[in-house]
Amino acid sequence: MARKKIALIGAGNIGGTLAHLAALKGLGDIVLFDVVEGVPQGKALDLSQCGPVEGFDARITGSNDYADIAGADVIIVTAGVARKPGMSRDDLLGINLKVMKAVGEGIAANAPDAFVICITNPLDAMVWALREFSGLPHTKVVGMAGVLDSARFSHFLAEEFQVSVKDVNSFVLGGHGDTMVPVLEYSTVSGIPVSDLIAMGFSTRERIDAIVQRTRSGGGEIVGLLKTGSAFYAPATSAIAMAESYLYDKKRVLPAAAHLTGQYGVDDLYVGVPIIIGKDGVEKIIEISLTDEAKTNLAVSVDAVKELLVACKAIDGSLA
Ligand SMILES: NC(=O)C1=CN([C@@H]2O[C@H](COP(=O)(O)OP(=O)(O)OC[C@H]3O[C@@H](n4cnc5c(N)ncnc54)[C@H](O)[C@@H]3O)[C@@H](O)[C@H]2O)C=CC1
Ligand SMILES: O=C([O-])CC(=O)C(=O)O
Repeated sequence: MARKKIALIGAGNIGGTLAHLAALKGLGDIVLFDVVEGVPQGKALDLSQCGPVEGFDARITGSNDYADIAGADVIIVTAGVARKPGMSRDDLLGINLKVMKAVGEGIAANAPDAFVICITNPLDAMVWALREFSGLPHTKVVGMAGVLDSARFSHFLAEEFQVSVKDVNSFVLGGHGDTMVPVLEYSTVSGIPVSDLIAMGFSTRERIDAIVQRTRSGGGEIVGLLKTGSAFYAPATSAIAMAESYLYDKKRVLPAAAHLTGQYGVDDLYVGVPIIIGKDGVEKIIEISLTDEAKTNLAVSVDAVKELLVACKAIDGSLA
């Protein structure tokens, strides 16, 4: 069987980490694309030289030419700019929207059959715009945020309960901003609801509320520490989990930004919800029942995403 082809648009911090993980996991041959000359080529050469040590045969190349992504099975987009301390993700909208236009056109012309995972921020608006610019089916374009936000939530919960992170399952829905919605009702430790763990004395409601808040500002916490950019190891790991579910038709149930057409009362917007990812891309959007509080919080988050789309349409008339 021919090897799969993974194209990574953006060869920065996340792009390089994605390439490393994809090679280590043997997902396929890898093309790193970037507008900066030398960077994708240099990273590809460096990563290729891991091969003899790790024993992987993946062909890793760097390119500044979209023609080289032709035939890609999976494309992961991190092209653009990351925030620095003092900025919000939304401050990146103007500059990254232009990048999404170039990337969308490059994908449409060279790899229209790919499954595309967008990571670039502000995520929910950028994945929507990327889909518009590329014209690919909505089921083949998704945004990565929920897997990362849920991983952060699970990490904090595992630390709090002092249990293995493997047994913690949590869901974060909504837009990938400060209004994201960690859903306590669907967060469990080996099936035991968080509310039961609180009742058993593992934690208190106040401490869990603080964890919810820390999860919401989890990206900003890392930006504040790094000072020169934002998180990249966990974001790359999260996108690779989504790519694997598509490539191996795993049908994993993952929270991700998907195009909603009435689900959760939302129409023509990308927002983080649980979806099933398999060989056809987004195979199902799962509509879980929410408490009134979660519904209200989700509505606030959806409104924040809507505002970003208004801004996108004002900047680029072709999106209106
Ligand atoms: N969705 C999520 O959960 C997360 C999103 N992000 C976002 O991911 C994006 C990438 O983050 P990093 O890799 O850390 O940034 P980075 O700055 O290390 O890498 C971005 C790369 O994009 C390249 N680039 C810029 N314009 C381009 C274009 N037109 N075509 C191709 N490449 C282009 C740059 O040359 C650079 O190499 C940022 O927007 C960041 O905010 C970061 C973490 C999590
Ligand atoms: O916070 C940022 O700017 C990057 C990001 O989206 C995250 O790490 O969640």
